[in-house]
Amino acid sequence: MNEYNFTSQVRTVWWEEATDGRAVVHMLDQSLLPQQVVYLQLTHEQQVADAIASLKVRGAPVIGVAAGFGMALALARFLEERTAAQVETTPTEIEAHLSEVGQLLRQTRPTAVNLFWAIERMRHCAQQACKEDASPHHIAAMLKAEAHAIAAEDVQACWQMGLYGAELIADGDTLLTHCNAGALATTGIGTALAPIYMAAHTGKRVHVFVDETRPILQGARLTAWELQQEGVPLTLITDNMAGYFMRQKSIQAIFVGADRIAANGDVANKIGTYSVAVLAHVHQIPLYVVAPCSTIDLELPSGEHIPIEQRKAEEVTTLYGIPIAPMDVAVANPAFDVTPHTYVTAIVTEKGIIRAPYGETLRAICTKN
Ligand SMILES: CSC[C@@H](O)[C@@H](O)C(=O)COP(=O)(O)O
Repeated sequence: MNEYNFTSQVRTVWWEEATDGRAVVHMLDQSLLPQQVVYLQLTHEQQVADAIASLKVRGAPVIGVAAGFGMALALARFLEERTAAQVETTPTEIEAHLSEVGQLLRQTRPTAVNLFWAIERMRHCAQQACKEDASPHHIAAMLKAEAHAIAAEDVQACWQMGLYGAELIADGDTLLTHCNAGALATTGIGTALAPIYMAAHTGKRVHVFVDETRPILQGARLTAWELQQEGVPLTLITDNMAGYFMRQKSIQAIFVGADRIAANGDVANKIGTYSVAVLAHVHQIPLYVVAPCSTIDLELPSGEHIPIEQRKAEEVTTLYGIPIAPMDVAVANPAFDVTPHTYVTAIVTEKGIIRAPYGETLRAICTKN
């Protein structure tokens, strides 16, 4: 599909049948990076749900892909158990099972809309197959194909976002990114990092400032790691240094991803993105949000309706399990914030670059599957 030589060969989530034919979802455990590169082999949907909730797999697009494979795995496993027990399975039972699995996966993380989008897409696929009177094993095969399609479309979308977004990068630019919106957050070359990779590999000299991204350091652990693997020059900074470098005129543009974009262009992304956006606005630095259409939630009129995940206090009070704050201190830990569309210079999707006013264009080009 593309000639881009992605040297690091990052693989986040994929499906592979074991030698005995059993379905297995393979997953890179991102919670251990960069110290350890460990791949998990998941054989139960509960393991997929736990992996999403505990950020072993994280980043909006790949959460959607993991949910798709999780649903396909759940049906394959269910049918295996039924066959072993010599019990026939009806389409109604399949739909009921997938509805339960959908509920399980929905409860993992509330903000990234790709999760809900993928679950609905998988359920819709099963409903269609059930209506057509397909056999249980045929329905399972269709679900597996649908999960693969979600992953393949993500690869393609990343590539397109890379092509479009690279137009916004000039030779010699120094860019800033927050959190990890790279290959690790997708099954392709990333969202916010895709234009950077594309620009670098077409000969533009780029340098990336990477916010460490407290509390759990997706920038320091993941973005720095994958940029280094790809040979893209970077400087790691703490989050509170971003303003200093913007004021020094060291940064020409900011590229971030998104977990959910409301119909008016308001963007939910990793906590701290809003602060970066306000600073960028003050310093007149363009802020580009790079996200596939599966991240756009046309049902929400504005960002204030986006559910914000609140995570546990230990993420703030400890670092790698070591306490850094007084015992029993009160803590707030919202995992995402919302950047108003007025601070967003453009939204780069796989269908093109969108500029304000966002509402109509987003609706026109991002009709859901
Ligand atoms: C292409 S990923 C875009 C976003 O999902 C990313 O910027 C982000 O906020 C990820 O948060 P995380 O909590 O690590 O899942």
